[in-house]
Amino acid sequence: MTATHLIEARGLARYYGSQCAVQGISLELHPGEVLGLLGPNGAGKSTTLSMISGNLAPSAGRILINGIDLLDAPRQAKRHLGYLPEHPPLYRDLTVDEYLRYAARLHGLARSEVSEAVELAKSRTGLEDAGHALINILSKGFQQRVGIAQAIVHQPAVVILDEPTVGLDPLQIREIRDLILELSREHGVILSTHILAEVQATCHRVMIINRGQTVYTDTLQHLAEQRPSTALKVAFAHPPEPRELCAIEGITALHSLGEGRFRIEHAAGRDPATVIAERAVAQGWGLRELTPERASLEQAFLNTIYQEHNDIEGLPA
Ligand SMILES: Nc1ncnc2c1ncn2[C@@H]1O[C@H](COP(=O)(O)OP(=O)(O)OP(=O)(O)O)[C@@H](O)[C@H]1O
Repeated sequence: MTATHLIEARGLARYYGSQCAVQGISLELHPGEVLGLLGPNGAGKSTTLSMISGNLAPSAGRILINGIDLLDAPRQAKRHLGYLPEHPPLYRDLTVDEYLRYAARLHGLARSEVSEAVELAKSRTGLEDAGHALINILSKGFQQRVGIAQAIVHQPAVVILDEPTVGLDPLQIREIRDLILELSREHGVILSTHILAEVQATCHRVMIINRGQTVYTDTLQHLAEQRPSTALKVAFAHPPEPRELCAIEGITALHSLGEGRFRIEHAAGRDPATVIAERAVAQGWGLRELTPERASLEQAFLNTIYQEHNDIEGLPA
């Protein structure tokens, strides 16, 4: 464990009976960072977050929270953790104040510390005027704020949020996303989502999980850059016959865009750009443009999931 890691998890696995839900997952969280766990439904996000938050025992692996081993010393380690599960455990018949006071005590705060901690958690989550309201009558967005307030009431180093914006309307989603960014000033944050835009809006780094395994960890920007292009845009002043282009090795499809412009698709790893440039010079086609087409971020994400879907065998679908 180094001082720069709020969370360090290595080789996490979890079986439900004989079914492997998560295998070989390792991750790190640094101070001030929002890490997004991104993946389709059933990928293993909730299972991973439940293990990291100390609510589900891993079948294998090790988790350090702020340097403390979660399995060896769960009480000490959990003091550094706040957790908002996918289905927040809100007591709907309590008022916001009653519930947060209860949560503060559960998190181990002394009676004398509770009032100040609750006021601070409310002010950080925009609940200053909602203390006397019954949780039951609050909007879903405000109930989610209460869920986040209970996760930060003891000022943990790490806040873990499982699908924090599910079921919210667009305005509520924006408010919760702003709140997450605000939280990252004082806490390391891990959140899970199946929505790419959520990661774009809130996360510094992403870990993509599919079928229980990590398929990518880095920034989203790198994801788009790393995916090699399989299409080119070309333009000629004196365009050749399409069949002359189609005859070039590696080209799999040709779309005419008019006025001497074409979109050319090619097999992965068989970029025909050099040959096209050489032919253009030799045949006098008057090459005006030859650029690789970048995959969109969404396409890069889908390619990542799809490629791994074909590659990984023996894990749950
Ligand atoms: N209590 C359980 N018993 C048996 N299988 C489970 C249990 N919880 C999860 N699973 C299975 O483990 C796999 C991972 O589920 P998990 O809920 O972690 O995924 P997820 O990425 O969070 O998905 P979602 O976004 O739908 O919640 C799935 O195949 C799921 O059916």
